[in-house]
Amino acid sequence: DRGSVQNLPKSYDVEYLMPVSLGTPAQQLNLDLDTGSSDFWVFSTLLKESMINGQTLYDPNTSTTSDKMEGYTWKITYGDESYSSGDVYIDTVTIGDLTVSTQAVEAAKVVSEEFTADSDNDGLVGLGFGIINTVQPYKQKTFFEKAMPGLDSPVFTADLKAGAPGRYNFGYIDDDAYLGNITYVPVDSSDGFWRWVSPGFQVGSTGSFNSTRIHGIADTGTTLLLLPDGVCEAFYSQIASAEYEPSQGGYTFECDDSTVPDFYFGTDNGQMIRIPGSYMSYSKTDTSSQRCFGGMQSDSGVGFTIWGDVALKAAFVVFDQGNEQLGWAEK
Ligand SMILES: O=C(NNC1=NCCC1)c1ccc(Br)cc1
Repeated sequence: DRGSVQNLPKSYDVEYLMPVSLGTPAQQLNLDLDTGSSDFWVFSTLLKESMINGQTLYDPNTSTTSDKMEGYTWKITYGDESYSSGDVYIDTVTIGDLTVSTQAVEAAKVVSEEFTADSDNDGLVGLGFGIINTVQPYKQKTFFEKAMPGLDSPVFTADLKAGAPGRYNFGYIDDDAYLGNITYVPVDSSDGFWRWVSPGFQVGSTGSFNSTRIHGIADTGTTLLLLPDGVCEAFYSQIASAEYEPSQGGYTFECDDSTVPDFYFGTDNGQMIRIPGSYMSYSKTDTSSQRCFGGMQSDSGVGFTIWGDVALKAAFVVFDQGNEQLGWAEK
């Protein structure tokens, strides 16, 4: 079996949403595929009015195929301090013509203000490893773990694009979606994340390669690229107008600064992925000034590097759960 679904970036590529069908008759919601977490949760009719702001709600009571998991609850907090919690139902879920008939659907009763404010986002499909699913008393499998046994190949792929629709594929690799070869690197899933080691980086096409092992996770649910301080300094030192602005919470530079270099990160045996300098202008810091918040920021508060959307949209990425490895290709 296999599946394929288009993903759509929100403004500034802050997140990517995909249509998902839940229940019978089908209720279509727009969800955020997040490889940095492992809960499948949705805005639901169980929420208080004050927490809803235009989102589409999953109503388990009108689905003829939903079953409430009595006594089961969930509560999750994300790296950006956003959170949600609620009850659990079993129901049928279809993503891109791939159906899981008994998915644990976590129906939200409480969501934090960040989720309430994001009116286009109806919930998350966590595609990290099930070990970090938050459902109590017994953790639940992710959508991919439920689908995996029936798939042609135990992989899903992420093709995120800058300011354009991309695609998530399940169960197969589309050889027309990338250039050259896919380079695979081993993944350590013991903390539930797609964690891997990059051998180093290079700033600009004429820069030298810096051999320094960078431990990090591939996280479609995080917008930016969060790297060690030394890497950020090496990058921003090449941008004439760049400075670290604590008041803005990170590195900024003049949006029209023509000296913004490309950034390359190593995957394995000499392969590098090139992130165009244009991906590093994340957003205007405020209406008046012409300064932009950098797409690369420090990972100092987090503990390890996060290869978020700014990096992932430069590559074709294979999340190979069957072999616990990540595949990287240019596109
Ligand atoms: O929460 C994380 N990723 N997903 C999402 N962020 C915001 C909403 C969804 C996350 C995961 C691991 C580390 Br380390 C830091 C952050």
